[in-house]
Amino acid sequence: MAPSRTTEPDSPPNGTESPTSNPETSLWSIAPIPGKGLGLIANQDIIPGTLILSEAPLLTTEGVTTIDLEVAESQLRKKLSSLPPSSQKAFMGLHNNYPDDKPLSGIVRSNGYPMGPGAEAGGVYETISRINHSCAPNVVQAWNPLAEKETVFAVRNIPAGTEICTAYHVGGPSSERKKILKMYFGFDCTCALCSLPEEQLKKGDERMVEAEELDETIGDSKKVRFHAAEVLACCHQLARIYEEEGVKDDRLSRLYFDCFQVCNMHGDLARARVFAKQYCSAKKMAAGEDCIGLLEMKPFVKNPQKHESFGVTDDWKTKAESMPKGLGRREFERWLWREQA
Ligand SMILES: C[S@@+](CC[C@H](N)C(=O)[O-])C[C@H]1O[C@@H](n2cnc3c(N)ncnc32)[C@H](O)[C@@H]1O
Repeated sequence: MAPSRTTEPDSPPNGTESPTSNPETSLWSIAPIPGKGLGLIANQDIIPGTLILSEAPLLTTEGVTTIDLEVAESQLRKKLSSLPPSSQKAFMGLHNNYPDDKPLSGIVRSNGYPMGPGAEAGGVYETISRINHSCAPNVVQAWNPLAEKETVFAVRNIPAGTEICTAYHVGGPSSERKKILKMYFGFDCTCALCSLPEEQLKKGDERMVEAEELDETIGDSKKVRFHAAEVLACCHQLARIYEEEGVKDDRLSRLYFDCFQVCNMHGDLARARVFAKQYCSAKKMAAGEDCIGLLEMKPFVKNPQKHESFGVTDDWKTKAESMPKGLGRREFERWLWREQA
């Protein structure tokens, strides 16, 4: 579906955030993307962990009713009128899948924030709202409450000339993802993953369904307490799926956090420390060094036993500093996932 746009911005901005603190570095440009309206294109090769941009919202949907679109429209109009004219213009220039309906809630809905019962508040951004969706995204978005900005970090290598894509919705098989994207965001997903040949799409879908089942087992507190070896094996399988599918968003850091908790709960401080470190690396890549998750977890890399999950049993007891040294990658993995234990 070729999306319709209401207004074109006068001059699309270029990326100026730089991980090397060089304010002249221009990482991206806004350009037309066939079949998707506008989007962001990398101006140069970008490596994982690079801050692509961070931005305060033009307008948030906080305090805007999600139940009655009529009321929402007048609340949005009031919010918009309190903004400086340049921000009003930027907002009105954003993509709108519902131009004939209520224009302001149409823009909000088209730019990622469902309006309906149970919908969460969010923000609409001048530049971030130009990033198109991919089910295999090369960036991850996160809200940084300390900076009061939304951040966008690269999580894959992005060669110059490639489109920068985020995920509006993550996980599940393609049919489910398509349904959600259509229902909440109003478009038919044409991303590279959804456009794969049927056989490959089916394989990926099966892996995503398996991932959801594994995630459920890992979240079962009784199993974590009484069948920890089974849970860690599920974590290992989920880590393999995430590696194969290139999953680098919050699901990956959450998996490492779960691994940390399982090991810590059973007194295995050596592995808990490794998983705490892996959690921090995943968070750093996707949300930066100053994200809350990383700041909160850092102390537990040094002292995993200070975390509340520590020591429910001593079934797997190890000392934090007893991680084996000098192992090759394969042997280290075998140790980490307790394959010979
Ligand atoms: C947040 S806006 C992204 C920027 C937008 N393309 C523009 O021109 O401003 C979301 C809209 O972009 C389009 N879009 C984003 N990702 C897409 C995709 N993977 N396939 C098709 N259309 C997409 C849809 O119309 C969607 O409602």
